[in-house]
Amino acid sequence: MAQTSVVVPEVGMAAAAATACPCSGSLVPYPPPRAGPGMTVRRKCLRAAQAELGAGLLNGLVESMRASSPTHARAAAALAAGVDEEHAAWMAKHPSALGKFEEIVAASKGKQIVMFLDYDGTLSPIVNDPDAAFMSETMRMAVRSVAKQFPTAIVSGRCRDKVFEFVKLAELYYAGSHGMDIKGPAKSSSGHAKSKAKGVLFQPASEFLPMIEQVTQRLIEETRHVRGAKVENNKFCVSVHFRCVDEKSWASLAETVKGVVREYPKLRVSQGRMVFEVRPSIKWDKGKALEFLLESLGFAECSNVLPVYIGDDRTDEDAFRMLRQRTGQGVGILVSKHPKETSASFSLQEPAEVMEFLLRLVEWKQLSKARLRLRRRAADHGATA
Ligand SMILES: O=P(O)(O)OC[C@H]1O[C@H](O[C@H]2O[C@H](CO)[C@@H](O)[C@H](O)[C@H]2O)[C@H](O)[C@@H](O)[C@@H]1O
Repeated sequence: MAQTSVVVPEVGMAAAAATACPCSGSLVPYPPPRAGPGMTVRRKCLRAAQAELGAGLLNGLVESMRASSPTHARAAAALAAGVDEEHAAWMAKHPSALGKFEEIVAASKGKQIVMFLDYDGTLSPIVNDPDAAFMSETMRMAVRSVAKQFPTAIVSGRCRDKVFEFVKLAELYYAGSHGMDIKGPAKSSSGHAKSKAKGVLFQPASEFLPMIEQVTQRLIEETRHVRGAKVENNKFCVSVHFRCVDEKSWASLAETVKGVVREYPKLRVSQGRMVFEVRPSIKWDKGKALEFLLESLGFAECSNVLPVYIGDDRTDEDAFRMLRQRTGQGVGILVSKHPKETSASFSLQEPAEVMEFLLRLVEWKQLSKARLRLRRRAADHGATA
């Protein structure tokens, strides 16, 4: 799956701008001027790029935006159109992690499970207002219980502080801004967290902070007129939401976002669920964050660890791919009701199933520990009898 590739047709936009604009070539250097005549030039630049973007390209772009987060209505229409065969074939390739639970835990024999959890769409349901994506208290309890048994990290596109405000569990690792802001737990619950990586803080994109501030302001200015568009500053990256934007305005919104980002050659755009993600073009993503956290926990290149990553979004594919590279040493679980191209091995339908999976893991671990204690006691008894 071309998950990390830029979904918005990049070449067409760049080519259009390069031929038509006075600021073509190197585009607008960083830092770009924030007001004055430069702004008019950029707007002209944007309009010229828009004018040259072909209709075919626009259709492809809107299709990709539509596919980024299928609605219930679309899913129902797909079912009615008889694509359940496709769904069955997809499920055969990516079976339910609940159905394959025994297989998954069997793979962890002799290994330390490390849990990686995405936030939006995985622990919390997808809602229209990003500021209202609360997780339920029962989900919080499930995550807390998991963290008592296994080192656990939240890996999110959100700013780390914001995702912490939603999750509110100090015993977890947090990797915000798509893994570009990693922090170890403030308090430890599992023995592992106590000894390893507690004080870790890693921010590979810190030099981009002023640029992200600027691009956020530019995006707010340029999208102000688009009803329903929302710009969210996620510290080391920015999200431009179009979930509440009329579909008719999607193409022009995409062009606007691309136009602004073109002024910052060190940034790139990718697409998540009804959202454009603007972020530094550094070689760092959720997959690298996963690797970094494993290393911090003392599991670099280890065969005695089983990372389990659960996520629903395109950016989670970087982590799924990373797990695939660690042959036989990871479990990628995609949260989706609909067939999607993915590098994950298993699937869960929705956050409710994620919670069930987490609780089963906790139960299984507690049982295994109890069995081990019994066996040890029996062995001790045998030795003294
Ligand atoms: O990596 P994640 O934790 O999944 O974060 C990815 C983005 O999630 C949020 O947006 C998504 O959820 C919103 C609330 O349900 C929804 O309104 C939006 O359409 C989704 O794209 C978050 O707001 C973004 O900043 C994250 O980058």
